[in-house]
Amino acid sequence: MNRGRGRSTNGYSGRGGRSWRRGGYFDHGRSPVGAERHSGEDSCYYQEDGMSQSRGRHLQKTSPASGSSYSKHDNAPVFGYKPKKPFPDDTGLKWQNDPPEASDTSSAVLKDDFPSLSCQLGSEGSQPYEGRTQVEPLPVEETESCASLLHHDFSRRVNFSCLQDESEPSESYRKMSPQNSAGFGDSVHTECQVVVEPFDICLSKAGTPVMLKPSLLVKNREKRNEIKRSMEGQNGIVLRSGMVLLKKYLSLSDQVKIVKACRELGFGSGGFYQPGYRDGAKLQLKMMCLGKNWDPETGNYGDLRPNDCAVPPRIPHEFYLLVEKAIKDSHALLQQKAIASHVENILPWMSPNICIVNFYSASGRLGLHQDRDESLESLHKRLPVVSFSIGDSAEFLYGDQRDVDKAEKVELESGDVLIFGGNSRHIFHGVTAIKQNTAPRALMDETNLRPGRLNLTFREY
Ligand SMILES: O=C(O)CCC(=O)C(=O)O
Ligand SMILES: [Fe+2]
Repeated sequence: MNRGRGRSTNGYSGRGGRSWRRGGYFDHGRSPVGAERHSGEDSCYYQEDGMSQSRGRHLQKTSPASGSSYSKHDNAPVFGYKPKKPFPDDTGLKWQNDPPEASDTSSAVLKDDFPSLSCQLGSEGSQPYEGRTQVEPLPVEETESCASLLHHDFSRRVNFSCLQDESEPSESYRKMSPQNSAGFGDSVHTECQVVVEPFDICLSKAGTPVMLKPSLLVKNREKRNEIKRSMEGQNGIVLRSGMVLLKKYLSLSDQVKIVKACRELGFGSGGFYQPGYRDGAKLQLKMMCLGKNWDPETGNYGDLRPNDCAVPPRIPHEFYLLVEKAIKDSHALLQQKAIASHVENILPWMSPNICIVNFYSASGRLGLHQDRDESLESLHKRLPVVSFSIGDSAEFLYGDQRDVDKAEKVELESGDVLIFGGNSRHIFHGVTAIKQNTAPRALMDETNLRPGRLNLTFREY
């Protein structure tokens, strides 16, 4: 794997074959901003007084971003949804339509929504990865050529936040016997060494029955909001070419269902874990992969999580439908704005087989990075990433270069769907802050979601 540098002293030149890992945001008792880990090194960077600094190494300053000439923050109604093509339903999971109000009870179980899901409490989890990783910027022009893509190391991806949140359960690492059952001795040893305590994205309220379906209160509120939305028109914004933000797009009851599904899946085998480094530093988020596992250590996608051999849970079918609807409505928005007659040239169609679910605590962060560990074909076609935000709002940065000073900023609120594909597929993006106590009250009441933010990014490998 090429781990050359190709980085200028004052920033990230983004040229040459190179990859370096990026760790994230460490809690050193000061405002955490960024951290980076080089491949094969243990240098974590954090920012202090506005400078991105290596831990005991060199100072970093990012190179200037080239400005974007795309129109921003244009509001326009999004037309209604008509299914275009079916997404694969290989999960067997069902997300039932809401039952009639009369039968709506708070004691209904989530399994009614996802009959084939079963909570696997206490399932043995994973060992920490050495952190989500990040490659040096790959200029867009380079990504256009498959031949050049082949020369890049796509195994490095993101810059994740490192910080331990005391309120969250920590992984307990248990060494297992290095010998396998066949008795080959020390020369053969299992990779599945660590047990992770399950992480519940929802706080349990003592004595309160967990409400597993949206309550009447939420449904009524939802109805009012839907009427309001249909009167106002939905709020879709073209942030730049290939980048669409659908504001408050997910209904409250869909948000509730997503939280509950993620809770259920995240608590079982292959569920949430806190990626970390072997030196003990932890990333400041919990992560779970659906469909395929993304290994932050290598940047590879696979069918198993290598540390604990857990099979990633499948993507619930209802998630596909929501992604499909969001792309469809984004196309309608682009069409309506007469941005293109062939909207799929601007924002290609995508059928996800990967979903990376992040849970950010209040101090969670995610450094500027590109998503580029998907297949060469997917990247070459610039198939979009579709991102759902639920819970507390996030300050989201995006731009053409890894430079926080030059990046555009947008707030992602609960229910927002952000799509970036086409010319924006390779944008740098990240989360600089989670805004506390900004999640919709009804969502919190209904789900008891921990303070923080749930983010789901769908991709097609
Ligand atoms: O949390 C977000 O909004 C972005 C997540 C992201 O960029 C990623 O998971 O790669
Ligand atoms: Fe990303």
